Amino acid sequence: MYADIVVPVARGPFTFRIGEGAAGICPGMGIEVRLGARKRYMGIVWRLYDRPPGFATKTAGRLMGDAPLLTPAQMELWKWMAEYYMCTLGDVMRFAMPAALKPAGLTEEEFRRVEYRPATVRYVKLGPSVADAQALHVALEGLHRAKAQQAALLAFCAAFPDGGVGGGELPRSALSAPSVVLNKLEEKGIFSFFDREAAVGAEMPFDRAQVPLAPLSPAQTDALEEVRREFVSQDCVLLYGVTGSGKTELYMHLMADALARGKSVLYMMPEIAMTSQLVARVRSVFGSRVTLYHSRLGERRRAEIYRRLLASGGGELVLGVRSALFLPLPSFGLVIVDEEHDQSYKQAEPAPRYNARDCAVWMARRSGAKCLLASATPSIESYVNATGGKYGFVTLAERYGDGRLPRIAVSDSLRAFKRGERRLHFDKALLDRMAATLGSGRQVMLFQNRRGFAPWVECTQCGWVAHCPRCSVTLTYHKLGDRMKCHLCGYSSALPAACPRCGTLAPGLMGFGTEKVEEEVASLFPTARILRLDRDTAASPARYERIVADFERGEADVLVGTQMVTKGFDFPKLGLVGILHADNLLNYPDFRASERAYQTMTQVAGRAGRTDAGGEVVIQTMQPDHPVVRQVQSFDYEGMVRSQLVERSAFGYPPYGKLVVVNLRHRDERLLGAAAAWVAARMRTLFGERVYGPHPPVVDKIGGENYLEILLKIENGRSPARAKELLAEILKEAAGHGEYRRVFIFCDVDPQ
Ligand SMILES: Nc1ncnc2c1ncn2[C@@H]1O[C@H](COP(=O)(O)OP(=O)(O)OP(=O)(O)O)[C@@H](O)[C@H]1O
Ligand SMILES: [Zn+2]
Repeated sequence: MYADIVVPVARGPFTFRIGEGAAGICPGMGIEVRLGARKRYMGIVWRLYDRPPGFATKTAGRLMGDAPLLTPAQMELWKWMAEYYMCTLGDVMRFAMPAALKPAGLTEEEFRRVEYRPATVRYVKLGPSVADAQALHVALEGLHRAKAQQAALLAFCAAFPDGGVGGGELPRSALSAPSVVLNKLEEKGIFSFFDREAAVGAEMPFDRAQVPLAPLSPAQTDALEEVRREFVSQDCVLLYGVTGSGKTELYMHLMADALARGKSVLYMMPEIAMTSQLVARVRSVFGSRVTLYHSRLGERRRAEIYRRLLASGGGELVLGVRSALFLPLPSFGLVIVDEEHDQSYKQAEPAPRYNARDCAVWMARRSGAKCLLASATPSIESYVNATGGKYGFVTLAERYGDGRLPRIAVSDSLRAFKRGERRLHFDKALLDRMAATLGSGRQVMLFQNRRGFAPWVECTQCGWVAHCPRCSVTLTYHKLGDRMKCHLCGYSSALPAACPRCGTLAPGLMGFGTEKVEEEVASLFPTARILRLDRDTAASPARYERIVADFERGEADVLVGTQMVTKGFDFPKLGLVGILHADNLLNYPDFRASERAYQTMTQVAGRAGRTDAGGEVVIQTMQPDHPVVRQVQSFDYEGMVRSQLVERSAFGYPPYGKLVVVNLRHRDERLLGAAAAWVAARMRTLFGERVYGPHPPVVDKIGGENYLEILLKIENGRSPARAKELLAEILKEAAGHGEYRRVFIFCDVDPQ
């Protein structure tokens, strides 16, 4: 027999002969194989057949375990992902399976050391010499001189109405007798011991949690009913609910529905860190059914969860980030994708470069489950799918309870500057609102999407700017540590005392990051207690959670932060949100820049005034008349979508077409350029005008490697699958080309 076996490397599947010892082999099982002379992997049996292939094959090693490690649904997902995202099954396997479940190593010992063995618990039952009540009686009598043994046997028997002769089993630890005593009983055939795989996952006793579901407001009830109605005819529904409308409570009802039917539920969120508030809420209702899954869990824990779910019969509730998509979920009934617009659902690097939201939609459709996408700022793609009838569409337009959408004011920073109404990086309009808010004992949140002190260092005399020697970005000056740092590769250097080019002036610290904002707030409001939330202050998840919890408890008055503050927070005392420099968001050279700017500003603004009517937002910008600023100010999501659709249709961008970006990377700029030109020319022979580039991406050098990209637009109505097949042929040619094969080339399908 032969098998195609998927191995967690970028090539394959590989064909192996299956030896004698592999009785019971079937697709989805783990099997030990060797690639090259020495390296051992656990591979996944993908396909079995009898006809020998027309080439020499090696023989696979032992089967690992006696049941498949993948459900048929998982195998289908892997296959679809590899095709759709133009990568290998091995690429998918690398990410889809917890490392502890797929050991690899050079030697047998190394391999076995990492191999996952589930934790076990020792159990005891009656042994061969105690087959019935009569024998038990005899055994007890026989122990009248060995009191400790007799006591242990009696303790065992007491646990069962029939004394245990009917096959009763107890954990060994329940007997609290010393090993010598138990060993003697085993020697006499009175006890026998065995191991059982430890039950994992239950982190909270099931019956301890159970707070009832919250009663819904009339608007929430209507929306919930509408979602349920839409699910009758649609696999996928988009819930467009403004910030603070209480979408989470809706999810809880839907999850309870599915669980009550014995189905399993996957609740996906962009980042687990932002969700401590939410996790606590879900746990309070569903208790020990909730399994958290994210990359910060240890490898062993991930493997345990995987195995437990694989064996489960349904009724599971998994809360996780994008990688939770790869868990086995027998009896899958519902997937919820919270903040569906969020970019972190897309894995940018490395392969598989998948979008977990899109995979969730596919999976639900495939397995007859339901998928709810939800956001206060849906992605344009999802919105178009929903309003076009491809998905169901439900709106929740009002905030829950006393919350009102905040008042948003726009401040023209240039004008403020000209009138002398600007201090440091703060316009008078924002300063006034800050003073009033702090004066009334409420909290302020300030958003600036740059960390560090000064995002660039420039000679004020000759214009020289400090760049990373390895990447095409400026170095950011960090006051803490007094160094200039590259945010891409980690390179750092001291601040030069004089300009390296003209040697005259001391270089100027330009722009402003969160570190500087914090310092300025301290000088403007000397008594305010300030916290900062960015990658520098929240380097570990524990520190992140501390900052959020401290702010939530009111232990600080001002929270300064980057993107990190835009997500999902619910701070009851937050009265004012300030966006310090909206222009950073507006001027990004990408066709999604306006959509993203709208989403980011609306989300961060949405943190204000969630529990009472007093929320306020001030947006500082040099482009107060920019359409996106206007749209954010008037909560005009539809207006934003309409104007973006006009632009996108003119250029054939999604949703009017699909994009595939061919990325090329090499240290040698000349070789890279030649390879890219060659690939682009080959693409043009097939796709003509639909090919754009090669051109350098926004950041075209990282860690000493140069990047070029070629864009392929596939207009609606053309088969993306066919286009990808043709493209894959070209890339195969490139991989076989004498010179260009040295260039690393990959495709990014549906780039974000
Ligand atoms: N039915 C309800 N009963 C009690 N409290 C509710 C209910 N619905 C919502 N809330 C409360 O209202 C607040 C906002 O709800 P939630 O955080 O779910 O909003 P959201 O729609 O997820 O907003 P965002 O998109 O901004 O994250 C929370 O404090 C939540 O506890
Ligand atoms: Zn760098």
